[in-house]
Amino acid sequence: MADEVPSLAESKLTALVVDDNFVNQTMHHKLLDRLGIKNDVVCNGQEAVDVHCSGRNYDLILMDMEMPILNGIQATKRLREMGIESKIAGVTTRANEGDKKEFMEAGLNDFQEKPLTISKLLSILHRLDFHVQTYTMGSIADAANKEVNGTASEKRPAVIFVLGGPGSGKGTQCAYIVDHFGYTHLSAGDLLRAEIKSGSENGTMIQNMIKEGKIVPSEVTIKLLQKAIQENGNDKFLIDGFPRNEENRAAFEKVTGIEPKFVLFFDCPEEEMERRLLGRNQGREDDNIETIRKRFKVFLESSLPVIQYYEAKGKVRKIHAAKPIEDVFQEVKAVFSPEAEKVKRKQ
Ligand SMILES: Nc1ncnc2c1ncn2[C@@H]1O[C@H](COP(=O)(O)OP(=O)(O)O)[C@@H](O)[C@H]1O
Ligand SMILES: O=c1ccn([C@@H]2O[C@H](COP(=O)(O)OP(=O)(O)O)[C@@H](O)[C@H]2O)c(=O)[nH]1
Repeated sequence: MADEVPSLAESKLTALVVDDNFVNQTMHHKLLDRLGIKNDVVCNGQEAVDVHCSGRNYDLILMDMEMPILNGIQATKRLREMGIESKIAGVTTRANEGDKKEFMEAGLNDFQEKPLTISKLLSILHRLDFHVQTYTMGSIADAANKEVNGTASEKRPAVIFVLGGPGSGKGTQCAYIVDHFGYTHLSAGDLLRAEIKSGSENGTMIQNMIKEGKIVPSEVTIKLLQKAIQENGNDKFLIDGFPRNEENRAAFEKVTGIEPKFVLFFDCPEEEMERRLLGRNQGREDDNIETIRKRFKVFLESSLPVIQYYEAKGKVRKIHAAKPIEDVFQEVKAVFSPEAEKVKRKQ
């Protein structure tokens, strides 16, 4: 399945950097390079128009606003008048609301404040629906490692991934496992929601993705998980709701060097999960029928392949989750008893 996901490093995505500042030109060029996106650089809006007049076309244009000769707003308007359909992201410093509005109305698809970072660039790509949940492991892993103080590879705890569709009962059962077996529960969703509340620079992006039931870029989630692991004295963790796609999985293993001991998979029919989510009553913005359906689709298309990957390695412990909570836990308990683990390993 991993091979079916297009690699950004091998993708045909192209980009144009339009900026008059040499430092920004270099930085934007390098960030795109790190994601395997071929890119050209021009120094102002007029050059951006000229390069299109010469017949070149790009999937993405990163457009500065204040530039000599033709500024970003004028250049964006001109490109749209020329029928250029590339996705254009305005990347500016301290734009006031008026400028931002004018820039957007000129024909932008997205807007991002400088300085551009790898996280911000990944967010732009996600919002513009470029499929970047892919295999740029080197770059994403490097970025994540560089941006975290110390890596989880300094600490190699035992990790169990807890997976299953939305509402399958992952969080509920994790609480029981914590009580009985001394694990620390790390819910990727809870960490992301806490990040939104903290007012971090990624907050709005995370919030929008959760509202849409989309998967937040690996780099962001992995950083939060690494930090939580590092800050905790325990050496065994339940990671709940992660990895949600193949890219999450491969990036986590690469960045942390941790392979899960096993994967606890809560198997539950959609109708039951839907019923539970609609009755969850935790005030979650994504527990509405429209987003729930999107989350189910993402689960089937992106998360099940992760379970299949671990299944092939004999690491999946499947739990029949459409039963009362206590009954589900009986099955879970059996998985955690050392004897059950020995039997599994011998099979
Ligand atoms: N076995 C079960 N039977 C009925 N309701 C359940 C069961 N397990 C969990 N729930 C309820 O379903 C909702 C979703 O469970 P939760 O553990 O939050 O799921 P997940 O973490 O997989 O999204 C919660 O309101 C929870 O109380
Ligand atoms: O590793 C993760 C975990 C969660 N999410 C986002 O958080 C939402 C809620 O996830 P959570 O695990 O909290 O709840 P579930 O959907 O499993 O009920 C998902 O739909 C995703 O948008 C994500 O992007 N990456």
